[in-house]
Amino acid sequence: MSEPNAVPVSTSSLKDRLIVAEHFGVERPTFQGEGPNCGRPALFIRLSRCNLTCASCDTKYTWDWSRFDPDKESAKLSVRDLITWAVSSPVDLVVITGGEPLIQQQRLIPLVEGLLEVGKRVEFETNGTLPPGRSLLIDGVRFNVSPKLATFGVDERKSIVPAALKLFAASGQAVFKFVASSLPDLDRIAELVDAHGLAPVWVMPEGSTTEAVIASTRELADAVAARHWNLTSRLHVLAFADARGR
Ligand SMILES: Nc1nc2[nH]cc(C(=O)O)c2c(=O)[nH]1
Ligand code: SF4
Ligand SMILES: [Mg+2]
Repeated sequence: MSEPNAVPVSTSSLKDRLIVAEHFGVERPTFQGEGPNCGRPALFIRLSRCNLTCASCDTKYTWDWSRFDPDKESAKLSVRDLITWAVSSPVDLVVITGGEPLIQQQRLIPLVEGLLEVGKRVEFETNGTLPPGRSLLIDGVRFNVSPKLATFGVDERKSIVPAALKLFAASGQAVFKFVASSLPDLDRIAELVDAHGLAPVWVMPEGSTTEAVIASTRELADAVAARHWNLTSRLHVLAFADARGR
């Protein structure tokens, strides 16, 4: 890994600034709590803003300005500062989440390139509505795509974007991680998987408390196994009680 200040990519792009809600995992180490890398040490950059308004969203401070103040809930940080911050940790996995991170896709390109150049791997948590450009579909980058179901409190005419899903599915760099809370949710997931050719499928039981995660896990586990899908937990909820910044 490079020295902390040996930040590559072009100098002008380093000044690009991203609207960030929070970034964590250096001072207080944590794990990727969801999906294929569940349990692995990870750094998190949570970008502010979303293009959806899910009723069950657990990060409304990234977009719901009727309840939160955008000036208090976000700050503009430069690509250089974020790379320097990430380099200060030996953890090699950087999760870029939100909100919806791909809203800021252009300014993400130098960030992702810089993180890869200093030896990090990058994983996006995205709602799958915004197609990733070729500059982000590069080695060392993976997308955890979470299309949101109507039962999550969103209009599927907005949350299911076939053209974007097709691109993710064809990229070979995406997994499809569906939040589910009931057996009918699994039927809807199966319809979407068939209609859009989505694979591999991960199911994540909904819940922001240990009790809720355990209850939805018990409810869904047999049926997920019967469909030969993958099951993930929400480790940060179990381990850290869903505390912000963990
Ligand atoms: N530990 C931890 N893992 C996570 N995986 C996805 C997260 C998210 O909020 O997108 C998240 C999060 O907020 N914390
Ligand atoms: S897509 Fe994700 S961040 Fe955006 S409103 Fe829905 S749950 Fe929240
Ligand atoms: Mg979360």
